[in-house]
Amino acid sequence: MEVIVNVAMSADGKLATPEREQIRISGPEDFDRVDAIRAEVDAVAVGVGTVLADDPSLTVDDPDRIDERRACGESAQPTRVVVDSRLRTPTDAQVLDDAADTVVFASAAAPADRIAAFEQRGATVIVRGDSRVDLPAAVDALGDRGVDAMLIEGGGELLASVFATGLADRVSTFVGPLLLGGREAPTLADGPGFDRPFPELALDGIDRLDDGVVLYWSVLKT
Ligand SMILES: NC(=O)C1=CN([C@@H]2O[C@H](COP(=O)(O)OP(=O)(O)OC[C@H]3O[C@@H](n4cnc5c(N)ncnc54)[C@H](O)[C@@H]3O)[C@@H](O)[C@H]2O)C=CC1
Ligand SMILES: Nc1nc(O)c(N)c(N[C@@H]2O[C@H](COP(=O)(O)O)[C@@H](O)[C@H]2O)n1
Repeated sequence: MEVIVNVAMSADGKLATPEREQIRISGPEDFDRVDAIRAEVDAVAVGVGTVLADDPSLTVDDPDRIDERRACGESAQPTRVVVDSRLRTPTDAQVLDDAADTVVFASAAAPADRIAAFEQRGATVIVRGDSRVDLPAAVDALGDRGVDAMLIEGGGELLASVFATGLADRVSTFVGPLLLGGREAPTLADGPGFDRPFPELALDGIDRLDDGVVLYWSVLKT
């Protein structure tokens, strides 16, 4: 399984405000770049914190890219994936609409009535892990469902676990022309901090886009 991470961050490395307010960091060129990555992968994932803060759609927007997926015999949209230990995703969230298939990973701590409510909305709920979602097991479960490549878009707590478990292969970071500030603001890797050795990256390329830059990284496997 290839795991790609993408985020937009301010020049001081923040993904949003300390209050989790979504701020436009990039612009149309970068949104189009991300739409192209979504169109290339089999699944697009976020943590429940991102669903609660942003209510993202996680779909491909460009009709030509959707047609191209269909022409290749793929589903029109990649599968949407939410990592949500206790199933806190609101049942009217966009990720549970009928625009694409959705898989929600929960832990054994998720209430049974929430599982039923999600399944009623058409989502597939898969339990992996005791109190928190076991990410390597979740990625294996996606592989069993035919997912060969996935994009993980955030937020900071989920991505910290993705890096800590060595799941990420490639990272792209758009760095935009503003400062968001705040020690409680989410970053590319929040959580408790990493055990040594720290995850290491190799810089593969740089592009100027909108009013910022995109940095392309590979994650070194030790
Ligand atoms: N600028 C950007 O590109 C993006 C920004 N964001 C921002 O990130 C913020 C949300 O980030 P966070 O609050 O950190 O939430 P998050 O989206 O990282 O979700 C974290 C939650 O996932 C669940 N989870 C279950 N198993 C887990 C595991 N093994 N490891 C980690 N989490 C696990 C937990 O309930 C945890 O609270 C929002 O403000 C959003 O706007 C999110 C995506 C992209
Ligand atoms: N805050 C912010 N600024 C940008 O410039 C971004 N590109 C993002 N990206 C994240 O992508 C999600 C949007 O998803 P949909 O287009 O609704 O599918 C959302 O979670 C943003 O946090 N964010």
